[in-house]
Amino acid sequence: MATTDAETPPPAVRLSGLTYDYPDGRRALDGVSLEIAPGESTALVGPNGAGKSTLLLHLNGLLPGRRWSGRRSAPAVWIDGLDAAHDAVQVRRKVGLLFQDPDDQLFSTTVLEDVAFGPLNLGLAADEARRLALECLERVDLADAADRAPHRLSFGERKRVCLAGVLACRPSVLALDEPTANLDPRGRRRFLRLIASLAATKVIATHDLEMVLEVCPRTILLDAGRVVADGPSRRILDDETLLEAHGLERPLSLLIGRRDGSAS
Ligand SMILES: Nc1ncnc2c1ncn2[C@@H]1O[C@H](COP(=O)(O)OP(=O)(O)OP(=O)(O)O)[C@@H](O)[C@H]1O
Repeated sequence: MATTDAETPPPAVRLSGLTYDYPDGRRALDGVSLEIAPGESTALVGPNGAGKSTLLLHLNGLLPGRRWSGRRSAPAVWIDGLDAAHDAVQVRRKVGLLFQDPDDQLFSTTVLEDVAFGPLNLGLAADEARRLALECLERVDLADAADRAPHRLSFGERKRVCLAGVLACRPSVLALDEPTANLDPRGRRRFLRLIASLAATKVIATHDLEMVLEVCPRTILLDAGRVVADGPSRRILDDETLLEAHGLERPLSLLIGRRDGSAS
């Protein structure tokens, strides 16, 4: 169900008044509206509990969000013009979600099986799924781990296996939850290079504000489930008053004036 005409491509992501309460009644998102253009790289930042992960879970329909329209709920999430509630299967195919914790994502006996699971599930033949899985493992420098058990890999390796699994489904939107958390400096750099090289639309929830300056021209600041700022990363991350008001600190490179403003 497209929401715009054929000449104007719809936003890759559109949220309209998205509100979500967890079953225990805790409100995690409170009237979030935003649009992200195809190919854009956008950071979601904010203090712990701001609603970043909850927002990412909505992008591929893992949680049922809503928008109030009188007494009835109405669509609130669209991906490439598709209503995430109505066209859930298609939307899940479009959005690759990288979980914060790789152990929430990995479940197969071998790395190759894990990465091939998505393509197989999408209906690819076994040979083709295997070929694609190996290709994606090569992209994350883990082709030689194909036959290993995921739970025997290091955290950083498991995270890369998860990314390979996401890429193997060829998503048009990548929703990445804390992609650089708990990685060592070399692993972090490697992950950053890889993320920067991907053409998909990226929505990245993170506390790594240096990464935001490198990879995301745009930043959305969430607090208590609401969007409190949305604009060029360099401007938002250099605004000490704004950041302090929401429990964040200016990234070191801006504090010491080392950043040339590449993600401005
Ligand atoms: N499964 C859950 N059940 C109940 N409440 C939850 C659940 N998951 C998250 N919450 C609550 O929803 C709110 C938003 O949480 P969320 O994990 O989306 O925040 P976040 O911005 O990703 O935080 P962090 O930076 O710590 O990862 C918080 O108040 C949190 O306690």
